[in-house]
Formats: sequence, C-alpha cells, structure tokens
Amino acid sequence: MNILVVAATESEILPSLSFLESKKADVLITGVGMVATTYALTKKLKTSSYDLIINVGIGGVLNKESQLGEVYRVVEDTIYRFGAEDGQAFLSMDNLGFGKSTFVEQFPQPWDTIALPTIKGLTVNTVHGNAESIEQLRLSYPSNVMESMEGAAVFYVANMEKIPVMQLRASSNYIEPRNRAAWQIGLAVANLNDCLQKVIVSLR
Ligand SMILES: O=C(O)c1cccc(C(=O)CC[C@H]2O[C@@H](n3cnc4c(=O)[nH]cnc43)[C@H](O)[C@@H]2O)c1
Repeated sequence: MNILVVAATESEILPSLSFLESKKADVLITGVGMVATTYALTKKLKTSSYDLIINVGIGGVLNKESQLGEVYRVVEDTIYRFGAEDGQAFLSMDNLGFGKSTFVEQFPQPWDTIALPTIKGLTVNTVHGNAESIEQLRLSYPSNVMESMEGAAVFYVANMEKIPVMQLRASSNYIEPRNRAAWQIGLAVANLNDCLQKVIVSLR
C-alpha cells in the first residue's frame, strides 16, 4: 500500500522519519494552516499517487475531562465559521448554497487497524484563546472537539481526489484562554508517533 503521511511541521513527525523510510511511506511537511496544506498536498498529488493519506498532528481539545496526550482518530473535520454572519446568526457554506464546510475520513478497503477513540475536528485560522470566543464555540459544539489548523484541508483534497484518508491527532492543549505554558507538546508528539507506527504496522 502506497502511504503518504502529511504533517504541518517536521517536529510533529520527527520521531517517525526513519521508521517511515524503512516502511517506504512518503512524508510531506506542508507548513501551518489550510492554505499552505492545500497547496503542498495538491502539488504532491500531481506527481505521485497513493492508496492512503494519513494526516498527523497535535491539536487542542475542548473537554477538560479528557487527558492531554490522548491520540484520536478524527472522523470528520469542519472549517470553523466558514460562511457569513446574519446578525447574531451564522450561515454556513452549506446554508448559503456554496458547497460544504465538513469533510470526512475515508477508509481504504479492506480496513483493519488498531482501535482508537474518535472525535470530530474543527479547523481554524485563529487558535481559540479568549473566553468569549471559546464560549461561542461551546454553544455550537457541546461535546468534545479537536481543533487544528490543517485537518479539514487534508480531508478536502483527499475527498476531492477520491483518495482514502485518515487523521490521527494527539491533544497537546485544552481550548482555553491562552496558556502556552500548559501545552504538553512533547507528550502529544511522542504518543502521536507511537500510534502512527502501530497503525502503519497494522496496515502492512
Ligand atoms: O503558541 C501559539 O499560540 C500557537 C499558535 C498557532 C500554532 C501553534 C503551533 O504550535 C503550530 C503547530 C500545530 O499545532 C496545531 N495546534 C495545536 N494546538 C492547537 C489548537 O489549540 N488549535 C489549533 N491548532 C492547534 C496546529 O494544527 C498547528 O499546525 C502555536
């Protein structure tokens, strides 16, 4: 199976680089954000074809009862507040009739890999960091969500190209008023890479 692993930054995938080379899986470092990700992935797919794209990274979670460092399979991912304000209401791209703002994982067949907790993803241009915007987020998403800056872009490109795709994301921080000192990036990156390697071994 030809696999492409997509990460925003090299530091998120560094512990797996030699493992991935030994498994003949390709790695793409896109840069942070939806625009950089869409460009880099689309360009890569012009010259190479894959049976599976795996997006990996760290992210923020809303539910403070969940443990930081936990690795999730993101089953769908929405571009947050992609649409128009109408007074106090919000009209999504779907409501406006301009297309979709939610994109989904798509399994290769046959699919058999390790069990992981699942979560919905939100992809943002601005990392949440103040109480008012986080309260607004909680009203729209009362259950837990995983926030990143790239997930929906990877799903979008893969869905458009009809390439199976999954997203593994480890929680590095809670979505809370900015508290960078509390981010557990080392733990999240270690768990993420451990999980990625298990998934790849299970697929081959
Ligand atoms: O220090 C900051 O405030 C900050 C702002 C933007 C990005 C970062 C990164 O560390 C970039 C790496 C990567 O991290 C993902 N990430 C991690 N936590 C979150 C979050 O709570 N909300 C959205 N994205 C998050 C993101 O996918 C970046 O690519 C630091």
